[in-house]
Amino acid sequence: MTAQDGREHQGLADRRARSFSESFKCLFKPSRSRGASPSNVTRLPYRSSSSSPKRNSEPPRRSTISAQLDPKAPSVWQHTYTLRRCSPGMPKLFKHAGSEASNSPTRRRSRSNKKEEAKNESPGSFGSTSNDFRGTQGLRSRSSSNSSCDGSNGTTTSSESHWAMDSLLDHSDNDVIPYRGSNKDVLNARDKVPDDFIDSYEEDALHRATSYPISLPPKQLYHEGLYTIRSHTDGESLKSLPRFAGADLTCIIEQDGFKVYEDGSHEHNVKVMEIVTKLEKSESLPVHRQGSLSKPKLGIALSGLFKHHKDECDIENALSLLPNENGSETNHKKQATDQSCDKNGKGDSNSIPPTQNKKDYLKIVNPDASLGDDELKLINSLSSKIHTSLQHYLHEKNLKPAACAREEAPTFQESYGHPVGTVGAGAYGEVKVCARSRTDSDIPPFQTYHDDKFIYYAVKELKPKTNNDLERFCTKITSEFIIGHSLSHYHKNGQKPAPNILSVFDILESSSSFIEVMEFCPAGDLYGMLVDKSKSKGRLHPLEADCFMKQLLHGVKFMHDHGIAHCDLKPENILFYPHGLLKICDFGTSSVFQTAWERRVHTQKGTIGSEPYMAPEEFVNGEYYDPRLIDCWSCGVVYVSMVLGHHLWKVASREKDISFDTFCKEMTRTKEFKVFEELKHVNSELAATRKIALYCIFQWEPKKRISIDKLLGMQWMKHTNCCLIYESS
Ligand SMILES: Nc1ncnc2c1ncn2[C@@H]1O[C@H](COP(=O)(O)OP(=O)(O)OP(=O)(O)O)[C@@H](O)[C@H]1O
Repeated sequence: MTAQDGREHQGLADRRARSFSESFKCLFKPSRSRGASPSNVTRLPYRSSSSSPKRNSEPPRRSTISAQLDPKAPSVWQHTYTLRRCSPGMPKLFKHAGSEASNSPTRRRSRSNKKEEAKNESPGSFGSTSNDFRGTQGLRSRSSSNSSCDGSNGTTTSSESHWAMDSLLDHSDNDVIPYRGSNKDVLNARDKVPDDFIDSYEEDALHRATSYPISLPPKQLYHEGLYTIRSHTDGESLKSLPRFAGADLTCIIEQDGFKVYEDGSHEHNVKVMEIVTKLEKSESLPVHRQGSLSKPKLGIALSGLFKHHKDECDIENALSLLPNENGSETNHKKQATDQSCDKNGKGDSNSIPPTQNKKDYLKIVNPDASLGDDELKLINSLSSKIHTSLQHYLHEKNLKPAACAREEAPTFQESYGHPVGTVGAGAYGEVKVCARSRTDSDIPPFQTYHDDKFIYYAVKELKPKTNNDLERFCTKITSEFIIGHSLSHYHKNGQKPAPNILSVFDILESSSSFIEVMEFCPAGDLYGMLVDKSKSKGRLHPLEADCFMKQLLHGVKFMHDHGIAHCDLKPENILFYPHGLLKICDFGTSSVFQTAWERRVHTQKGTIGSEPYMAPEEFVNGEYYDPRLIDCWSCGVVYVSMVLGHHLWKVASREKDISFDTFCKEMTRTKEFKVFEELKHVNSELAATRKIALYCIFQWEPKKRISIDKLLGMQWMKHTNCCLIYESS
């Protein structure tokens, strides 16, 4: 190959990777005009499953808007990120969040004492909109503290210890009323659990618990093998801790199944979907009739009379479009190893490594990136298969599975069982849960939810809608699958996939649609959780929200470390296992800001995501922004939604939303925001450090906003006890 050929190849490959990256920006949903009024927010369909029937009272799920990549690729140099290995937290032994925790012989139950806390409803509180998960929370006026934050370098100019010294640290703080009785009193008062979201508590125990230096996973998960016995940085291992030595621990907080123990550990008990609880009680899977999930329910006698309709999803006979394992092997891994010397500072990244084959015209300069040679090959292979099928679909109104799928590939039914219910609705079809019986050949660890009898998979149907939508549809499903698949199968250098990224296993083709097979999360999404809380006039406990935030940030950090920004982080795209393991899903609008062949981060412009979660720079006409920073903003909005139970604003645009304008004015005038100043927490230090973090996130000038990486390094997150142990914690 001549130098000229090499350059042409390089250009071609760059263009292909870029075009893939660019093209999926404007997919999925049509871009919304900038001037769209917040009241024009598109409403997504409500849940449509029998198990999760439409809830009239649910606020609308948010639609996704897409953005445009910067064609000139202005240089935003990549921050130096090192990939830190997360804990091996795959849910190999997850069980239904049953009564194990509460039945544990080593546990005493919490008997929280009820103390009435005066509730001052704040007139004109933020977020009192139709989009609230619930009504506004009563706000108190309280002493405020001065802060300044220099988000440009992610550090606070007022030290966090200084913050800890302010009035927020005062335990006589009006917002939290300490319980001063004995443990016995706590136990006796169990039936009088306060309905406010911050419980009364035994002050010392709570302080100890929330100041515990080590994040502790739930004990039963540890025993079930989810967590390995590991030494911590301070040399203390889990085994040496009281709760893992079988000590009798007192539960000091209990709220809606969320329990905090005196050693600082906690347990989540997120409600499991009805489909799963029913199946777990039954001995065998229900007899499945093809298309039965799509049929109207007209009663038992009539249901059998319906004939299979062409439009019904024929997923049982779907065939995988993935090449076999041998075929997918490429030199990405090899190159990554070869190039590792660059990372260590040895060797010139611009020179061709000695081991590199002449054919390897693409030089891997960023081996951590998710989009590398393997993915490029897969994109090409999938695109052409999908295109062929769609061309056929154009004429026959039917896909033709067997023609392009591997002959030896097992059918959908053999691999994933059959549908047992519907769990959600997406833009291109339904999300179903499929289950199959476990066999002897199923050897743990499993990468999806399972119980003693069955293994479950989530199956997203992707169906082309109209003929002129086909090109966009093809790119959408290819990008969604490739990004999800590459992130969740990250085994480079023996690394396990990130625990907070939903695994994407397969893409298949049936007679009428494409089918993406994913890990199943039996406790549903954060959106459903918040709606349930709002119905019972409750809210997530701050310690629970903090744990979720830490997991969310670690998941997003993993994506960013691998060159992908999610760009649509919202409660609907955050899923759970019953014990609180959080998974980020839906990579349909994710942005590849850096491929394996690039050192630079690509910026983009335009709106992408769902309005209340979108960052202000997205609404500035023609402005190119770093997609990682919009993820950070969205995480902040998700967190505030968790603890407040409502959004702060409908849209982060001063012209369009008075609430956001008020926020900006307050911040400009006083460098404080009343809502953040008054946000409650059970621990005053966490309250103070959290407040600083929120100010660092909600910087409307992106260059001042903190990065996810630095956010995780802040005191708030460092001192947050999380169900997963991350190496960086
Ligand atoms: N793996 C899963 N396990 C459990 N529930 C899931 C899973 N995947 C999706 N869901 C449910 O289905 C809903 C829709 O899924 P998803 O967001 O992936 O669809 P979509 O077509 O991308 O939707 P959108 O229109 O928001 O982009 C989710 O909000 C969630 O409630």
